[in-house]
Amino acid sequence: MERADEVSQILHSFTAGNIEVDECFCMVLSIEGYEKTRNEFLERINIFKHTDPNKLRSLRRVYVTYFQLGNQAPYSDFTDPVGVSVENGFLTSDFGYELDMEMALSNSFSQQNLGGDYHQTGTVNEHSKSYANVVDNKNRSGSLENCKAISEKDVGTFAQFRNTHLNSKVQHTITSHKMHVPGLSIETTKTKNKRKKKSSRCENDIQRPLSSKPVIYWIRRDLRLFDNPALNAAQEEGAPVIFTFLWAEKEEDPNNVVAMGGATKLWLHHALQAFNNDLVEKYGTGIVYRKTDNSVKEMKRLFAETDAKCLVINNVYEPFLTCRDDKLCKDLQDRGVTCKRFDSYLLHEPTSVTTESIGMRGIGSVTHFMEICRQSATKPIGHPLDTPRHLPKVHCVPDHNHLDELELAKMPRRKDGTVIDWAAPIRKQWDFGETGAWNALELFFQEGIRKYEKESCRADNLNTCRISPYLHFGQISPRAVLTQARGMKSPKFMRKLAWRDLSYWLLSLWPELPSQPIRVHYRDQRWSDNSVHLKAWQKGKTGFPLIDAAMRQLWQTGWMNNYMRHVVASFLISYLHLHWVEGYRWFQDTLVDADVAINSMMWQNGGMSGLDQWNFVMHPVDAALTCDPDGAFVRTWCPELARLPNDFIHQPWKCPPSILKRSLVDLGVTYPQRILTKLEEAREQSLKDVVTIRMKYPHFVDKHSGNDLVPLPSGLLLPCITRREFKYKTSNPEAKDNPHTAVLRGYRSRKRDEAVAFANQRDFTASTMNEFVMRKERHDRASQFSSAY
Ligand SMILES: Cc1cc2nc3c(=O)[nH]c(=O)nc-3n(C[C@H](O)[C@H](O)[C@H](O)COP(=O)(O)OP(=O)(O)OC[C@H]3O[C@@H](n4cnc5c(N)ncnc54)[C@H](O)[C@@H]3O)c2cc1C
Repeated sequence: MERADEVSQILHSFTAGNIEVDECFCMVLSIEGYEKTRNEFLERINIFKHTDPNKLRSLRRVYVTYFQLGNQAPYSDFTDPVGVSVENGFLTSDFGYELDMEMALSNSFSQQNLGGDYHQTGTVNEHSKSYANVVDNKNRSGSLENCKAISEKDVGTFAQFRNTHLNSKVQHTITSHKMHVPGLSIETTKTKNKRKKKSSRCENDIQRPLSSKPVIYWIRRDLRLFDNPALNAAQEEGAPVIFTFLWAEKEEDPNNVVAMGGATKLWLHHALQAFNNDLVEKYGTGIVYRKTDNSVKEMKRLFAETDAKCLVINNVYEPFLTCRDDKLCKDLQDRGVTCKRFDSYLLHEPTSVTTESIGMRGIGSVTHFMEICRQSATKPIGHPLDTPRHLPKVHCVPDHNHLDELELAKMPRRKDGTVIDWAAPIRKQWDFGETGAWNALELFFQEGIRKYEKESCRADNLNTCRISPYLHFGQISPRAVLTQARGMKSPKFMRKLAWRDLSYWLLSLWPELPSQPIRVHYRDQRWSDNSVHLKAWQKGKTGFPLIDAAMRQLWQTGWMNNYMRHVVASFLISYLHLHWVEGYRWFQDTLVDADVAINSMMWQNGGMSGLDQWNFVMHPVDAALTCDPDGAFVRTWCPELARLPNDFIHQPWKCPPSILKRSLVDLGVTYPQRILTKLEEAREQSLKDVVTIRMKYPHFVDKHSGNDLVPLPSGLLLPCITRREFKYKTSNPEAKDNPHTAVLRGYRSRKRDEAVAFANQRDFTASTMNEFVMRKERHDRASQFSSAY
């Protein structure tokens, strides 16, 4: 069928009432693409001008919202910048999560940036400087013109990184770089970076100290040379630099939220080691490690010992760490020390994003966050900074601990004294240094990104970039990633960086995010305390192969992909009814990228008490159709099931005894029996539990829209996106006539899968079509139901 015909047919379906307005728009967008839809859609829908002005208006609304035209819309009489679905003035999303993702495209960094800089976060306090300031200052003094010139070539970031970071190495050769993922092995093409001709000494380089009083660079989560504003600021001081790392374990975790679990500590140990090596190689000095109970005191002591005149740091954003840093800087300033703080961990520093602009439209997910960012007029993020070529050495290195004395990677011992080296498989998997981050990103841009938009969910293939631990420890800056990603045409990937910012924004508003529900009334939600279930989930022994494979991968490698994190989280919360905090704590301990802000945001969302309630089903068997259709992932991590045929690999309990025997599987002996059999019942129960809470606290439910009301720290109650299932019949959502419960029941069919596969081939907007297919099914089934009765 011709495209034009397809579009006419879709519009026809819309007029006939078969599809809803947002579906209609998304399908047209999917067929016509961004530009064509933008240019021609309004003209096309003019056919409704006389026949159905209401339909015309609703289509215009979606169009305006999608392209964010506001009052500049071609039809200036339309001044109502409403969301896709408007319920009593609150932006809600029929498509929920996926639509949010899709809608976010219209606000995406790439789109915003077509004509200029990315928005930059504001400053934390008077001592803070933005990236932009740093670049400006450097340009003013003329010291980094050269670097800036390079930086402005957006796509040159890889080269820029290599040239500056690796310039002391004879040759950087990635010969068949391998990602060691058991069951997966991806080889890149050979890339060579020949050493740049050794340049004559750059006039901007500062080799000799201008001042003898040292500057202290306090290293925290910024273990990188490239695009490191604090490091560049240290260079500007023209003084010897003392690289310092303080380890105050209790301080990292005052609220007992497992801020640093075993896996992240292990990562930190190796990342510090790698960073230390880089510093020694580049500047001839390594890190001064100190173990302490109180970093404010320790830092003041170090200043007294060394007579240093200046502190440079890149900010971290956990509220309790920010308070600590504020205190330290104030104390030091009172003693005449200069403190320079930089924002480089996020693209939007939390305090630069105001809550004022939320208004009464409500809050929800990343779409709203990006909108709020735009309205907060944050500053451009500027361009990545090159690595300083030279930094003056200190004559006398202060006392310090050895890295091992920090005991970050200390392994437990058995009674007989032998070491339990649980970290061995993790060490095998990862290159913990800054170069590892760039290699992972490069590999992703060569191989994975092509599949990212449509197949990032695959557990049996590595289609995501696996840079989360590097981003967490600041071994690569989000700005550098974004700069590099610009040319890659993957808005979905770039949006992910906005999710990161969102999580820190939430944490700054709700410091108790890791333990207390944002929707406060959900505090009374009923949870199970079945410790046997919890153990089975943690150890990958639930009897559900997909869940077990993912949990074992997590244990052995410290990582699992985003889709699988959703699957195992749904299982813990919605089927086992275990508290989301249990999941959060386990992830904090076992993930190498464990991040208090991101992890708690995601678990809260899964637990229904977060801002962005999950509105999809992650069925422990059905999900495999999407992420592990042939069972390769399960076979890798549950080798005891490897011989099962594809039909039974995800549900061995359905396997006939003879085949089980032939496959050497003895359920309950070689592989556990399922810990739960009545999945539907369990799922419905978890739904009821939410409804019970909403009924118990009606004053936290908006009467008009049915949305939950969330108290902001300011005391204001704001509506918050709430699943349609909960809103449909607040008192009885599991009612048979609730058209939305089909989603909750995880209904799947071959026809549907074919439809989704077809949709997936179209383009990235397929995710919304996926939702359309689901909705159509629900609609069909509702019609069948009503005709049957
Ligand atoms: C229950 C649950 C817990 C999670 N806990 C963490 C965590 O502790 N630390 C963590 O970094 N990510 C967490 N995530 C988000 C996501 O799963 C990981 O960031 C991602 O799997 C990392 O792999 P990647 O680098 O290949 O990601 P890609 O898909 O390639 O994304 C690139 C980067 O974007 C960021 N990102 C991606 N998804 C998200 C997200 N949903 N929220 C915020 N940032 C995101 C990450 O920094 C990631 O490295 C969690 C997700 C879920 C469902």
